[in-house]
Amino acid sequence: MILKVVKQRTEASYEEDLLQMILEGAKSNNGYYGPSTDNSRDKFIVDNCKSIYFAGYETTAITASWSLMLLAAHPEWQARARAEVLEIVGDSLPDANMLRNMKTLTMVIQETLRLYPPVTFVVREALEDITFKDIMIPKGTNMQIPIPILQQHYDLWGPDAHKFNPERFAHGIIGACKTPQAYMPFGVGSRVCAGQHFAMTELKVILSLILSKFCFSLSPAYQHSPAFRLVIVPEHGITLRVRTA
Ligand code: HEM
Repeated sequence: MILKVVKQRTEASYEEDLLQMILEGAKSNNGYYGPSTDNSRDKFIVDNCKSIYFAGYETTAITASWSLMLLAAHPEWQARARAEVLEIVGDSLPDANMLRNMKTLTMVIQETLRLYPPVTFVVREALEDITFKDIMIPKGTNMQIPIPILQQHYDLWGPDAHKFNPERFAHGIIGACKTPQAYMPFGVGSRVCAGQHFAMTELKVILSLILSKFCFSLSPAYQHSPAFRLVIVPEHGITLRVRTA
């Protein structure tokens, strides 16, 4: 399917988008998959499209779901976020400038990603022997960095570490946490999430559109049960009662 779209693209059009960047990358992929042939080029394109699909779909979708659950459970924050959206967007559709100005909604999403980071671990392999503080880490060791534990540690976040309190992000990540590196829903360093700004934009668009049109509360049928799968999911789904705003 991917290659069918690629064929249409190369024959008929040129767009300034992510697929075009991958196609350009495939031209200069320096034989990463062996000698540069049509096959290695196709493999480069298909593998990159799959990575982006797998990295970008479920993570963002589940964050939108947890955000809605938290806004439903905290009507005061739902009202604050809706008031902000209506003030900024009015009757039009949100544009890039408007999204940038949605401070309350950004705080709500940041707090959602702190409490329910979809990716639970980032993994690194020691490529050589390393001494980290007093710990000797031999070459070849795989290290799993547990994001939810870092993001809800009392010593770093204070006594309300487990509570939903978007206000903590009022002065950004630096204001929210004694060690800002401990906030890492998108990872850190050279392999940080390639789609983090796109994901934040998608989330602001989805949530602002829903907030501007609907009020919602948790259904009595909702059973809170976050489950560690590939991403952190609501085991029994999220059921909301929705009415027009
Ligand atoms: C809320 C949504 C998302 C979350 C929480 C998230 C989280 C992460 C995390 C934790 C990593 C690993 C970083 C590391 O190892 O240090 C990662 C990598 C990555 N993400 Fe995301 N992600 C999200 C959305 C997206 C989207 C929308 C895309 C693309 C459209 C995307 C593309 C990628 C790619 C390509 C990588 C690999 C980067 C590399 O290895 O150089 N992600 N993401």
